[in-house]
Amino acid sequence: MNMANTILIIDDEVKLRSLLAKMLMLEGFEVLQAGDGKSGLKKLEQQNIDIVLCDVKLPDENGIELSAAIKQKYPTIEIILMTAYGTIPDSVKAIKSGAFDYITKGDDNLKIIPLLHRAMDKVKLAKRVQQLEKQLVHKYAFDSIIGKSTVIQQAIDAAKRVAQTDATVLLLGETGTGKEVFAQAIHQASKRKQNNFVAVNCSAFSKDLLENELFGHKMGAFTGATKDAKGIFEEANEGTIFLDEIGEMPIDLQAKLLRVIETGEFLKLGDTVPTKVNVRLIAATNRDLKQEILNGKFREDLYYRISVFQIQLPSLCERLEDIPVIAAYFLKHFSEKINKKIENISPDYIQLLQNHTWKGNIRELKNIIERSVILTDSDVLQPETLPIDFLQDFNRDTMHQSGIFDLASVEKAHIQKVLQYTGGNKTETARLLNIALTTLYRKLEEYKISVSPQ
Ligand SMILES: Nc1ncnc2c1ncn2[C@@H]1O[C@H](COP(=O)(O)OP(=O)(O)OP(=O)(O)O)[C@@H](O)[C@H]1O
Repeated sequence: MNMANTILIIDDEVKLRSLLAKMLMLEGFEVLQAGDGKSGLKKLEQQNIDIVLCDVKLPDENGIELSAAIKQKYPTIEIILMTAYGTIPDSVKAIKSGAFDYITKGDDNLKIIPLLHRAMDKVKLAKRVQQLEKQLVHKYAFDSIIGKSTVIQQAIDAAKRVAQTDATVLLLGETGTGKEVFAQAIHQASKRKQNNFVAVNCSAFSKDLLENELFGHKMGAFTGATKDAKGIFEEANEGTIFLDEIGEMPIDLQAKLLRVIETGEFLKLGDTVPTKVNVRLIAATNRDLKQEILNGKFREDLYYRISVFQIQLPSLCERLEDIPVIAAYFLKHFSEKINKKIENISPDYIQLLQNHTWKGNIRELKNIIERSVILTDSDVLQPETLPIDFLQDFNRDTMHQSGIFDLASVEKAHIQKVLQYTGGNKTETARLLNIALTTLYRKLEEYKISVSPQ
């Protein structure tokens, strides 16, 4: 049975219930029926129901209380209550109980169909939001952080532990090592996950703009401030704020940041009354903050406040063993995205990735795989789809592996070439090489060159 658009009618008046059921079926809905609250709840457990049409007066309980209970257990279900007398107090209570709407029994037959369609639209929207939220949670969960190496696993383990707390976290690592990915995962695994995660890159703004971005302003605070504006700290209230490149924050703004961390309060530009927030802070940097303190660019007190729990993210070069699985992950991602069936990566290709110096870390690797996927026409990623600098490495490596640079191999190859030219005639070969015949014999022995008898 197609369970889309399913309505459950809970009413003890059999005649009215079946009449209503018939009408709704004609309209294309699937209809289930129950005579009291208890059997209604049972149906809800057994079936996928979108909307409940419920009488206010049921033999075993009050429909208003029942709808509150249903809404709590099944938040995406919409409920329409049916009042027999259309009494105002009942209808007010109905809406307060979380019902979508109410109708007066018998009087509102014309209203009911459009009302059900509207409720159904709301149900569909809620289901879609639920589905997207699930996808988002998965995208940003720790599971999405690829890598089995000890170094990355240690970082994941530390991040999972600190996620449960409200502690400030400092993520350290080169560009593209996944600092923002970690910050998102910590937020998703924390008790703040229902609230906002807001990220800001401190290097992307001038001092004044950054202050405005972080703390917002009051109307009239500066020319062009035509209305009050919230800053990121307010947007992230009850949630998490991620300050990327914190080492780039101008020093006088650092004092203001320290104050929010310590007191939860800040002053908006142009305001005299402090704003209070409850925000968890995750900061990141690829700079050596201790050195920045010595250079007078970073406040020592702020450093000690934010560096209580540090997590060092490994560079890609420190975890070469993870490259095959990360590459496979991005291959799947990009080939699905552009609808190509590329399922494998050649061992040479992997070897080249592992030989490369990854200054841009995972971000660079991701871009390289995307490029290769675009350029590949077969079902295997091959070295020739890599940028030229990788291939130069490749040629150098293959030449190196084949020993092409060592003098002995060149001599051996040359003797073989002349032997081939003379058809295996050793005397002639020695003459052409300008060496004694005995020397040639010694070299043939040394290089294990066999000459087929003529
Ligand atoms: N472990 C991982 N698994 C899968 N993808 C990852 C992982 N780490 C990072 N990425 C991807 O790599 C890219 C860079 O990650 P991210 O922006 O988190 O790095 P970052 O360290 O914050 O960089 P920057 O310092 O430049 O801001 C993103 O596209 C992200 O999705």
